[in-house]
Amino acid sequence: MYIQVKNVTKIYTQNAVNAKALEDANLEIKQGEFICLLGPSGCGKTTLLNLIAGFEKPTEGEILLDGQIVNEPSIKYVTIFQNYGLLPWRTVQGNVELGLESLGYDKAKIRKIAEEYIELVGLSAFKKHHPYQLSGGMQQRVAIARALAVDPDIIFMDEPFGALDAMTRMKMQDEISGIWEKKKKTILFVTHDIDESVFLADRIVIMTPHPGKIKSIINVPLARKRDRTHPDFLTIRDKVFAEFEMKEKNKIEYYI
Ligand SMILES: Nc1ncnc2c1ncn2[C@@H]1O[C@H](COP(=O)(O)OP(=O)(O)OP(=O)(O)O)[C@@H](O)[C@H]1O
Repeated sequence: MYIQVKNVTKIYTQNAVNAKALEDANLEIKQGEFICLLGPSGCGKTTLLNLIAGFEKPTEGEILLDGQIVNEPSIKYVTIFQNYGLLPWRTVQGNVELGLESLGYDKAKIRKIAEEYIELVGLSAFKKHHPYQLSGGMQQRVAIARALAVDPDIIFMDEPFGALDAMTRMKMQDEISGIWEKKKKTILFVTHDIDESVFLADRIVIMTPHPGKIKSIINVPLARKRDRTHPDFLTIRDKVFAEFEMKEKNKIEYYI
């Protein structure tokens, strides 16, 4: 699915006060690309995600998916949030089956597809467990399995690993990168973590606030599986730091 964002501005109006969340954004995303939207709080990352997903409408400009203007959300685009969105009373299997149930498949088919994706994320031994019996990383893997199971055209991920500790987070980055290689889904991934974006993205969309804007787009032409300590990785990382004007001598920052 080919995504086009054309001259998109979004202004929220609350109590007669206008807030410009996004100004004149332009972006084209090809089928199967892994795109990271990177920037500090308030730069319009979630707004851009919600506009493309059809949850919000642009104030100016337009968003096209395969040439069609986006008017509303579709079952073919799924979103994975930071807080997983799992139903606590359902097992892992039941949670992964959730999205499939709305597709009208028979029970046996739903079970088979769910099992396939539970295996893909390495949770077959836990399929009868409930979310409270799982770690944060495992819960996020259930959310990923559920999202992939409906065979979506686009996966939106809004800071999905934000609540995880650093080591689990890196493990999840490895996993989502591996899954992306196998499935080649279009992924739009919101993050404020520079290393995460260099590790995951084909292209990093650099965004800046006041008002939210796309400042630049950086290509990451590194083969997967990426080595976070390789000089080529660090060169791109430096380039991203420079975009945020954070590359100064004696100044080390890992987050923006
Ligand atoms: N529904 C809304 N009504 C009014 N203002 C909003 C609304 N949603 C977002 N905004 C404002 O628009 C700007 C961009 O918000 P957005 O959530 O897109 O940024 P973000 O980059 O995703 O930030 P964060 O990393 O903190 O989630 C912010 O100033 C925010 O306060």
